[in-house]
Amino acid sequence: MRIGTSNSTKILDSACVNEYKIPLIVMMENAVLSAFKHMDIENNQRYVIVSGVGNNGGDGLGLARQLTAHGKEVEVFIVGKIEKMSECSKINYNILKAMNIPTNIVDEENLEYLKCSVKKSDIVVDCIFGTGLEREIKGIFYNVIDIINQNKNKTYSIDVPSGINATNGDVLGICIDADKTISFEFYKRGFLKYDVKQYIGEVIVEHIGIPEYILEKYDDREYITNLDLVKNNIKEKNKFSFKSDFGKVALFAGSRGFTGAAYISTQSAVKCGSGLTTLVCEKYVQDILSTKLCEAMTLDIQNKEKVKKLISECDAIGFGCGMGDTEDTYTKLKYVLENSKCPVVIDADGLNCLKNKKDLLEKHPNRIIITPHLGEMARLTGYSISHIRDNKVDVAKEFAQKYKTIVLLKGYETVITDGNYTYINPTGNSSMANGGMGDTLLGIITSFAGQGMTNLMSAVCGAYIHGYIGENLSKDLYTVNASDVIAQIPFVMKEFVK
Ligand SMILES: NC(=O)C1=CN([C@@H]2O[C@H](COP(=O)(O)OP(=O)(O)OC[C@H]3O[C@@H](n4cnc5c(N)ncnc54)[C@H](O)[C@@H]3O)[C@@H](O)[C@H]2O)[C@@H](O)CC1
Ligand SMILES: Nc1ncnc2c1ncn2[C@@H]1O[C@H](COP(=O)(O)OP(=O)(O)O)[C@@H](O)[C@H]1O
Ligand SMILES: [K+]
Repeated sequence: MRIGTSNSTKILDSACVNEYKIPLIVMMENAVLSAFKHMDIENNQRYVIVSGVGNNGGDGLGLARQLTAHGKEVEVFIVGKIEKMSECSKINYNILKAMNIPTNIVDEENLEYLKCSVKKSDIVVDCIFGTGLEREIKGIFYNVIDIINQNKNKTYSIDVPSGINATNGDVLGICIDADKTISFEFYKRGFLKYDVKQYIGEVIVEHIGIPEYILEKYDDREYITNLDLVKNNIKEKNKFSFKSDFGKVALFAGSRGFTGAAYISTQSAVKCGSGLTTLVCEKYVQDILSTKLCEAMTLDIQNKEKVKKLISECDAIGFGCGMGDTEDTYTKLKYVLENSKCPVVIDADGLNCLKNKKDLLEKHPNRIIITPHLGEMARLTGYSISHIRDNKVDVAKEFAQKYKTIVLLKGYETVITDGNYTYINPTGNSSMANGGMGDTLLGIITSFAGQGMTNLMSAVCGAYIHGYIGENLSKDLYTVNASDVIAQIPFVMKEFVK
């Protein structure tokens, strides 16, 4: 699914009209018919349409006609100056007039009447503002939205709940509290903001007849990951496959008190299908884990010669889980980067130790994947956690472009970007918010990179599968732990492999 802003909608609009000669009224009618499918006409009879005077309002007027044609009781309210009505809205307005479908122009005098109609209705359809909202909502517009919110049974918003800035998710004074939002072509970027989730309800993104190649040409290269993309990237095991076809990976992880992180990241890579997996750690961690890890090998990190040989031959390396935020961790990371050529996935203390030394990332462009959570990203960038949370796509893209790395910014709707293409992960939930989950993710991504997926796709597919497993398990488990996820990896890989 594509993600877009107000501006991308405008650019697409104008390309369709000017370059491809699709009249706007045609797209509007497609939008009307697409939205109509989601009006739940089987279970509802009374509809109130509240339209503004822009094209979002025009969608509403078209819907009023379609609902009337299907035998529904429809009341139409228009808020705004008729003389300012957009061209296409005017066309739909004139059709309503010619068909004797009454419309009410909202003013201070009939607000009480609007309130009664909203109360009596089964569904209010909100078409006041869409992607064209551009300033604080005041006056009569404010009152209308307030009346709808206070008195509705259900509200369905067309394209955007009126009041939300589609680009950044800011609420401009007041906002419709939608039960469902039927959006067109793009999942609006503003919907990604956590504070906006309470207003958008269920979001449906519908097509309005714009061919795929045009969308591809004008999209912002921002997407919500879909399952087909993941399936297309999972490598088939054919009958001639050998373990070397599935990658040799090394995990640098663990320290005293954090042996679990080493175990989890290593075991995740094993279960994800890596051909050969080695945990590289301090001797005391090795002594604890070598009996617990059956399939993976272990190597004493102080055995310089063997470590050097291993990392020079590796297909991917995972670094940082439970290693401690110390100078020593930084020295080890530097050594690993300077003595290997493969992709390196860095998490946790591997990131913390880079706080004032990000030049190390700059020295190794196009081979690093970093997987910070909000706190780690705050330490790395110097931005506050709340700034990162509210601007997560921009912050991740900026960092990825500057340091030429893949950034996977963890949390609800994890962001994955190489600075050019951006994916939002739709899987996972808060049952996964517990220690060790990030270590599992690192193991999965390292394994995928070692199996030959591109760095970007390793992170995209890793996040998807990790969250998919967690979400499925959470149907039966109150808390999903890392070991629960690890056990499920091979089953889900089997389900997804093409
Ligand atoms: N290609 C597309 O994406 C299509 C989009 N359509 C619809 O068109 C919408 C965009 O239409 P528009 O660009 O006309 O914009 P809107 O309909 O969202 O609103 C613009 C109008 O509201 C006014 N306005 C903005 N902020 C205001 C405020 N705070 N207080 C009072 N008035 C305010 C503007 O001056 C303008 O008159 C989309 O959201 C969608 O619903 C469809 O009709 C057809 C195709
Ligand atoms: N509310 C949530 N919704 C979706 N995924 C979540 C949520 N909370 C945590 N996760 C996922 O769980 C993992 C936690 O990783 P991290 O914060 O690094 O934990 P740890 O360091 O304890 O292993 C991340 O992949 C994150 O995206
Ligand atoms: K709307």
